[in-house]
Amino acid sequence: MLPDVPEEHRDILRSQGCILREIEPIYPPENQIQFAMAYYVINYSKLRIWDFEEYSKMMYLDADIQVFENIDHLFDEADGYFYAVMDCFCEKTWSHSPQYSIGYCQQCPKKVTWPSEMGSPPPLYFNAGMFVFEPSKLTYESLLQTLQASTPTPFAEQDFLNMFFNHIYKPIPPTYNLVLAMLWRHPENVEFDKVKVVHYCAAGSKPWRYTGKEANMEREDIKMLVAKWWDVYNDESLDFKANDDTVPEDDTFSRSSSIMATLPEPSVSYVPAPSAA
Ligand SMILES: O=c1ccn([C@@H]2O[C@H](COP(=O)(O)OP(=O)(O)O)[C@@H](O)[C@H]2O)c(=O)[nH]1
Ligand SMILES: OC[C@H]1O[C@H](O[C@@H]2[C@@H](O)[C@H](O)[C@@H](O)[C@H](O)[C@@H]2O)[C@H](O)[C@@H](O)[C@H]1O
Ligand SMILES: [Mn+2]
Repeated sequence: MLPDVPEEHRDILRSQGCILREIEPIYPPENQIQFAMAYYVINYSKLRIWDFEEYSKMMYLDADIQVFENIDHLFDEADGYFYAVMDCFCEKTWSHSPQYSIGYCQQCPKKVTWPSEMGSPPPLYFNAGMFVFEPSKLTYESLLQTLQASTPTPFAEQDFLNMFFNHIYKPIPPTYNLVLAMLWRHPENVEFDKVKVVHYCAAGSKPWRYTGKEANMEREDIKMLVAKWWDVYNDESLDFKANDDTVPEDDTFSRSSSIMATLPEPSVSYVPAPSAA
């Protein structure tokens, strides 16, 4: 978590068995870019997770993602790839993009074919709200160095990660990260009953501030998914129970902390940004 997460929130996370790790923000190089959402500038901080070398393989989940069924089997997929679900380009948040301007979406590449005069179609593009990856100091350093030499783009770290991992990206089905807009943009690509992971990223869909007023938010399936999120949140039977053999890992490194202390943090420029939490 970023430094702005309040202590009372950290206590709730710890009480639910979370192992907390505070990270410093990462900002892109100075730029004039208009991010699709102003607060996306803080999302480059996501790159810190490649530094968690005490784990050999991890699954990253946005805080607005809810896992409703076990997905541990994804850890058994072949090593050396970047697994994530393909995104959709049809929402207004993509209005800056050439895809949106011609009505092209990778979810239905035959509906509006990519015109040859615009070169080759964009490579498969993932939503960066959920992915399976392998932490590595080498990759971490390369990510940060490459970032400082890159020009930021509207979808911030999501665009950056797509560029960086394009050569090892492996699409997995939308059941593992249902980007809600898929329900009204590409229902034919969604097996609703098989959905295991829901990503509340559509405008107005964050369950903790849901009003039902924004476009598509009055849909029955959206209302059901928001209610499902609250059911899990309020279900005390799902609360973490620390039994006596649960060794509470401390918040800081358990191993090699002395080594970590000597390794200098890569120098990254910090510019304070508004918290969007
Ligand atoms: O101030 C912030 C804003 C975002 N995030 C993290 O960045 C993720 C991406 O932001 P968000 O989910 O709002 O983007 P969206 O998927 O809605 O585009 C969030 O889920 C959080 O995990 C954070 O830690 N602090
Ligand atoms: O910083 C860029 C963010 O880009 C992505 O969100 C977008 C994307 O899903 C669009 O396709 C939707 O239209 C839009 O609503 C949604 O906000 C990731 O979910 C998030 O983790 C983060 O990487
Ligand atoms: Mn999200």
